[in-house]
Amino acid sequence: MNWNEKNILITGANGFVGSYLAKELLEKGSDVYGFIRPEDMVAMEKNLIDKGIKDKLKMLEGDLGDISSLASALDQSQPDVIFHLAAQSSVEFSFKRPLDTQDINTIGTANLLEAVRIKDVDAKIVFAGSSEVYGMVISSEEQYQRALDSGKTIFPEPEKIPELPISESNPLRPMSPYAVSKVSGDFLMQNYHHSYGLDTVVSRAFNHEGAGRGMMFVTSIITNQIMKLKHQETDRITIGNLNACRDWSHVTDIIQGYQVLASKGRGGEVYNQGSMRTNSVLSYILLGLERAGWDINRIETLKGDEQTKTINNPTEIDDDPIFGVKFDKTRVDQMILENQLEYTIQDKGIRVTTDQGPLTIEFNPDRFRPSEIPLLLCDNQKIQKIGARIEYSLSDVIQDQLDYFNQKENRV
Ligand SMILES: C[C@H]1O[C@H](OP(=O)(O)OP(=O)(O)OC[C@H]2O[C@@H](n3cnc4c(=O)[nH]c(N)nc43)[C@H](O)[C@@H]2O)[C@@H](O)[C@@H](O)C1=O
Repeated sequence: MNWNEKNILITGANGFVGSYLAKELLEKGSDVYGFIRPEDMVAMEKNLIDKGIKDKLKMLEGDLGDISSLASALDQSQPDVIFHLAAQSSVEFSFKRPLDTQDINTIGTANLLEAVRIKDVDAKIVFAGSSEVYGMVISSEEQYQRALDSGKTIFPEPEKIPELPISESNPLRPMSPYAVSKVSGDFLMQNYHHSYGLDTVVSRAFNHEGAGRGMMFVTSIITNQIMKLKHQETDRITIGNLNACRDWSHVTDIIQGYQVLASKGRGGEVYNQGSMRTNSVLSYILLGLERAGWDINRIETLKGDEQTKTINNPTEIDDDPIFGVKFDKTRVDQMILENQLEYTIQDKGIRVTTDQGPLTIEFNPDRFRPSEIPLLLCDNQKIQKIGARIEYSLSDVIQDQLDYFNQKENRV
């Protein structure tokens, strides 16, 4: 698509992803309108200031809960493309505020679609869905049995094990109020295509990170603390569940994918967006420490008894295929993925032996979730076929966040 002089409406243009996308489209010559909640105008303007687009973006005040403000935004922007990114995007927060999450994400998405339908706006609509919709993905017979033994329902039943990498036809087993809200948005988009002919496309993006990522997400929590350690502003890293494995991309790759979907995504279809890698939260910490200058020799659990888990050279990398996919993973990733290693709250934390002495990673029980997706690994072949690419390695993603928090004014 030639973006020059196109009218683009981005809901949540002042958010982490929205501001990256807005900047890029402004550079390509689009007229970019941002649909922004009045209360977020000041609270989130740092994203726009950091990217130098505060005065270039055309701000439209409104609320997804107020359909008349959406209708008015459509009148003013006359969009060729709508990127619907605005959302309550924290899984953790959604457990505390499930109704607000449904209001903003489910009802808000329904309001946008209704406004487009009633106003008969002829725009391509790209929706920020989420890999969270896949939820409980079965990675091994052992994990399946453990889930059953712990009383979890697994519906639909797996047709094959492992269900990895995750393609668009994987079963949806959402595990949080946030995930349910994204299933709703995803199906609303599909339904407005089938029922009313709207040109909707769903992106199911896996985790995407980078400089400016919100402080409630784990990669910012980690890299902020690493830089505080580096600058002697703290003496430990505090964290929740670090067994979780996520498919982490750089936000820049994902916003390229959004543009590919706007140009070439088929109406009514869903497309995964991810890197086809999966790495643990623990690896994110250890690789981050290494990039920040520590050489890591060994890790062991803080609880020092006969159950102490000791792993030498935990960041040693291999790229042997796992689940039929070849990607870089650390020794601890390998062990977690093969069910040979799991940290529990009882372990209390991890002592990291480095060339510069010991470091402490402490578990905070309050950061563990009521239910947790153990593993996400994207099959991105469908979107790659229409031209999307992953350019950034995991190390690039981590480095970008470390550079951001190396600046004192960004540390929290
Ligand atoms: C694709 C999906 O991606 C994101 O959802 P998320 O995966 O929940 O992201 P997160 O960074 O909050 O957690 C990642 C993992 O990290 C674990 N974890 C450990 N310790 C802490 C901790 O202290 N804080 C947090 N937040 N997580 C922690 C946590 O338990 C989880 O396993 C959103 O963009 C969402 O909008 C979206 O669509």
